Amino acid sequence: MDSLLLDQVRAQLPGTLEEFLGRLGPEVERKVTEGIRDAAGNLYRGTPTQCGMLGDVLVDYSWEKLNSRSWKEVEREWRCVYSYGCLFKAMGLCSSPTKENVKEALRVCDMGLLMGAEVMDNVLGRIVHVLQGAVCAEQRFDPDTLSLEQKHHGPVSRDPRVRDDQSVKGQKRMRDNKLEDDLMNCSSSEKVPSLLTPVPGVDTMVRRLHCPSLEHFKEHFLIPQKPVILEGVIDHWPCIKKWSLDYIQRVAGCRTVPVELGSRYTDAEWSQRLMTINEFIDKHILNKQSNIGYLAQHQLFEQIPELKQDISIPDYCCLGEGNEDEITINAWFGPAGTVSPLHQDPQQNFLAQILGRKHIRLYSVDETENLYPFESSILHNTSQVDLENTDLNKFPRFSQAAYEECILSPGQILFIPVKWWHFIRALDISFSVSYWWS
Ligand SMILES: O=C(O)CCC(=O)C(=O)O
Ligand SMILES: [Fe+2]
Repeated sequence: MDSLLLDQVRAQLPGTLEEFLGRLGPEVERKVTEGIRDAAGNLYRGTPTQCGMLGDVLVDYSWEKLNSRSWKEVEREWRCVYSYGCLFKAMGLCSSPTKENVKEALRVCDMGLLMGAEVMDNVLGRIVHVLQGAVCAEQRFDPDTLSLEQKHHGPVSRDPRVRDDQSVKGQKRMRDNKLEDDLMNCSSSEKVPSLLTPVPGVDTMVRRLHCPSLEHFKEHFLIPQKPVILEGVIDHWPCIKKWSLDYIQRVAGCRTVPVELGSRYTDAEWSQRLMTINEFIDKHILNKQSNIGYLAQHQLFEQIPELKQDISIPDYCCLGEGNEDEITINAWFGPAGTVSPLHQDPQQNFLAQILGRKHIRLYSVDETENLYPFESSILHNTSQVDLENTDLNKFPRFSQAAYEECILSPGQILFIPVKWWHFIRALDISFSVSYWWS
């Protein structure tokens, strides 16, 4: 790593200390504001090591605040402090730009992007872009890269499944070793001739259409709220041809992302961890022995704009009342066997399948009574029924619930109407992109 890199990183900051300080918000405790000023002063006076040390203190201090209450109660100011701390810490690391330090600086900036709030017009995003060029270029997908020691980090306390006060998704993950057995016990096992590729019956199959017009989609599916698979709509998206494990590693392998580990929610071991995409692919996609890990419901395309260029927003979203920038785009990337238990979401959804196939079961919102949602407010959008191990003694009405199902394949988009219940199991290594829109 050379001083050119440091210059490129420095170029992302304002030219003078006065300009830098001009952007600070003074809402937090005085000693914290002073810490930020001090760190900035050191940065601009040419003592970046001290800047880095103060950054460390700010990160630790604000991390406590971020973790001291539920995520939605954390004030934005503390998330800003965390971002500033990450910025200063990264600048300290970049001042002695060894390979390890630059990798660590990239991780620190990603932590700021994931857990902090945007500061200085996304300065962390710009710095990451510079660092990523240097780090990812060296980490092409090969066996040596995969065994690189990557720093492991503790559980993420932020709950990324919380969307708003009303919408907490209590999805939990099912363990690998139970999957085959459980599918055997599935209430509809007679409809599942092959464990790996369930075949939906003709009477329950989700309809498929090739590039319907906006009017047709609106009249026949959006207004009556009926699911449908749209084909031929995303064939031209670059991701369809470009995305492979190799490509994802090349573009994003060194980036830190949240990964769900485990298991069903009755399992106390279900957790989330932060790790690089390289580590995720190594441990959870290529190494079949390990626990199921799922890069689930993560706004990856906000974090990694390079990948956003490979996707688009389905035209049909314009039929909604909201603006395009209100659409939530999530990535769902994982091995075969990831399970999203039966749940509902508060918005319309286009689930675009890019890599691999998924088995999806859908129940209309009218079936809610028969699906036994949890009573707790936190899990009210999740069914108590385990679709792969149905207990009809406990949930007798479940057998009456009508459903539709499909195997969603690459290049297809599934329209899931608002609040329609969905259960999803990946049959292959899979990458889906969901669009929640209104
Ligand atoms: O693909 C999955 O595992 C879950 C997707 C989902 O629940 C959604 O897009 O709302
Ligand atoms: Fe969902």
